[in-house]
Amino acid sequence: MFQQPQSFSSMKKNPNTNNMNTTNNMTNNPQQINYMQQQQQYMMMMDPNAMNQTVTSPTLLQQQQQYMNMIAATMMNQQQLPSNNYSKPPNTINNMNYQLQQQQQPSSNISISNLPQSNMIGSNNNVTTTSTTKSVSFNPSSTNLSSSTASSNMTNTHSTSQLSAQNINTINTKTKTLLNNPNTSIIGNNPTISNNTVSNTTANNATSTAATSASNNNNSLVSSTSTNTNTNTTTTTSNNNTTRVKVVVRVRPQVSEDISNSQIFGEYPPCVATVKNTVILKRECYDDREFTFDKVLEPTCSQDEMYKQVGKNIVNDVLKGYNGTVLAYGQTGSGKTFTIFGSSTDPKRIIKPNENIIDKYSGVIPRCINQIFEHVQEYSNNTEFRVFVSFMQIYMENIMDLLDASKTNLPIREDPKNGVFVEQLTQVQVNEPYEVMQLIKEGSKNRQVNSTNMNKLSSRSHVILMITVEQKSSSDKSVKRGVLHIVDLAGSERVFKSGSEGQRLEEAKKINKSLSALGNCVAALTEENVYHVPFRDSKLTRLLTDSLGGNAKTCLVATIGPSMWNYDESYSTLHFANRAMNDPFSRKKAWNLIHKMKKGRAMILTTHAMDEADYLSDRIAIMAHGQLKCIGDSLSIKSQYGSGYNLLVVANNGYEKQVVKTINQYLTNVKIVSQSAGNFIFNVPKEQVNELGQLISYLEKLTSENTLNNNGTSINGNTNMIKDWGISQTTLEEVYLKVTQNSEFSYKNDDNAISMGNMSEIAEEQELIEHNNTVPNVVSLNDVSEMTNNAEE
Ligand SMILES: Nc1ncnc2c1ncn2[C@@H]1O[C@H](COP(=O)(O)OP(=O)(O)OP(=O)(O)O)[C@@H](O)[C@H]1O
Repeated sequence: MFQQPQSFSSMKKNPNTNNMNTTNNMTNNPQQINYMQQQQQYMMMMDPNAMNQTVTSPTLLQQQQQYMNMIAATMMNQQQLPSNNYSKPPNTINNMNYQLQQQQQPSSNISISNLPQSNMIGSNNNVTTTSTTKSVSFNPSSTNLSSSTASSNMTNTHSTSQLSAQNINTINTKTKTLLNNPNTSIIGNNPTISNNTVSNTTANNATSTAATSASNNNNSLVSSTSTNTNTNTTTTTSNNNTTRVKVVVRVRPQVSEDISNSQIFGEYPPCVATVKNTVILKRECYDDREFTFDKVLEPTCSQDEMYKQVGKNIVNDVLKGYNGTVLAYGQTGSGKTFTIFGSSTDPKRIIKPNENIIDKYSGVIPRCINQIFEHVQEYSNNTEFRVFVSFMQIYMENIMDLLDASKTNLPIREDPKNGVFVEQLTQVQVNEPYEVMQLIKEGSKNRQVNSTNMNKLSSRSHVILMITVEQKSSSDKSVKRGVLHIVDLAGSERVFKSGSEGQRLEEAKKINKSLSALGNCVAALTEENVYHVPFRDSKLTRLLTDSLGGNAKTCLVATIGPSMWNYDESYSTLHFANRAMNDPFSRKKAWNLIHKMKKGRAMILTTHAMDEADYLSDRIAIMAHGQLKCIGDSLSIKSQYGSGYNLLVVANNGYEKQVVKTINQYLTNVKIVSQSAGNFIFNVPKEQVNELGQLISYLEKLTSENTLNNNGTSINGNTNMIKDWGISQTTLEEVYLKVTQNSEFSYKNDDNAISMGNMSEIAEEQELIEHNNTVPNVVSLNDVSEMTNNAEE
């Protein structure tokens, strides 16, 4: 039997519950039991130091587990659970994923031993196929709860281009009322109101988090839970047009390098198995790691079959006037170039005019070209076609024209008609496949290729082939224009393994930076409601702005090698691809399931994603450097630590400066948090919120006086300064970053949010509370640890 801890009796009264006294004998006190049954405690713990440390850092694991046990102990105290449960390991998100998948997708819990049809890759199959371990935390289609880590850009907040001007209705003036409510968010001219904003980002370096909940049957509290659920509705403009990137993984067969590496480094059996669309990475003493994708191509997959999965539909879309992109991502030597170019573009091969450019080794590029010209031939009777080709590389963040090597360091520009484009880039009009292949052959000679340890012909640049297809109908003279980008990305290598130093090291850094920017953009695009995609973070993503988002069709082919030697790289490639799979609908489904599950029970959840924390938790605890930093409900910690409001303004082309000037006239202290293609996010500090009203009225007036055309101009012909605007409260990411960056916090007397910085004030308050003998709705770390000690006794 555990004792009522002294500090527990001194906790503050929960204002939402009936007044009741506590006694020392907690377990037998019906009032206390009643209170505990009513009490909702959702906590979230985050410890940036614990990232990926579950295997490598027992100390951190212990610390984390200690905290989890403390919080679990609190919850169990409250729920009258037997004390022996305290020693349970924390209910990590992996466990949660496991439970979810048990319920949602039992078939995805694959262990090799259960699946006789699973294929281990390679001939030297030393990996035991009777592994008892099973990892279920990587199934992207079910939860993505544990895999959405470490988006390195916290301003992934909105694809403002999706704030569609055509949906703009005349605004009704709710602004002032809304602004009086500190929890209000308004987006666009057709504001949706919510008490909470679900952000769309994952936190920078967010690591392990835990949310605990103790739902109950009390009506008032249940309704508060459901309110919380309902009001977490997203307040951003829904990006209905965004279709997720299609993700295909291709496992190449073993090649001579695998065998020679095995000879040098010892026995390296294959570590990759495939089961339908799931890839399983296996390594002795490690859990199997499973990833499910839209399509997994086995080593035996032919180029023709690969193209059907990767390129064919995208080219069909390009021929309908959409933009399309095919990207090959993977470690050096994993088969990107083979997939994109195939062996037909081998410089030694001589292609003659009118010759069929396709053979069984041809990759995506020749097959795309072939498909386009077949279409041209088929429809040339009633359509006038023009096909243009450009070929470029991005090396060390410089764009170079591969069709004219004298053109280096080309700038990227943007104009309203053509969108984003590379200035001065050579564009050649082509009339038959042979011409394109010749251009590619010549251009490839200029490609930056250097030898690294991992691949004798390692490509150190991103190479982009751009094919523009223009079609003019003879009957109605309508014009369609689709642009296809085919990208052979530079190898995502690990520096020490590839022997990089000096210039090679600099290359590797630039490559990794741009690949990480690409990952962030692709991940941001998977969000259901996208505020901002960080296209500007690299030349590559900037260039692909119009080809990744919006209506563009994109396929990412992630290539991996089968050998154990490549285990880490394969894992990181699959992880990258997994981020692109982040399916918002599955995620929402998982969240709803958790909401259902948490009714009537206490739950501790860990997650890396702040939007998830915000959505699922009623009580959030933030940890940094092994210490609990603050605890409270989402809104109160946002108001205490948040940075106010974010004002989003989409400027019409050419009016950017005027927009910034105007905003500054109304609000002197605003800072531009992010700026991209005319989309500005201004941070309005808390102190200036009262002054927002006037500006909002002005913005309302600007956008409501005249009905706007699709491009943001008013119907009377005057160009409006802004296309759209919106405002949202600070996000949990911002809070998290602020709280974890500063270790010193001042404690504020807030019922729902306390920091752990000033324990004396807490103690004072506790004395006061003790005097009142009431029950708090927040607990301090001391309380928790004391409870744990008492419980252990
Ligand atoms: N599916 C495949 N079938 C047969 N051979 C393959 C396959 N994929 C790759 N290879 C072979 O593996 C080797 C490395 O492939 P490739 O050059 O395409 O790698 P890469 O990822 O483009 O490397 P880098 O980034 O360094 O350019 C080549 O010899 C290639 O022919």
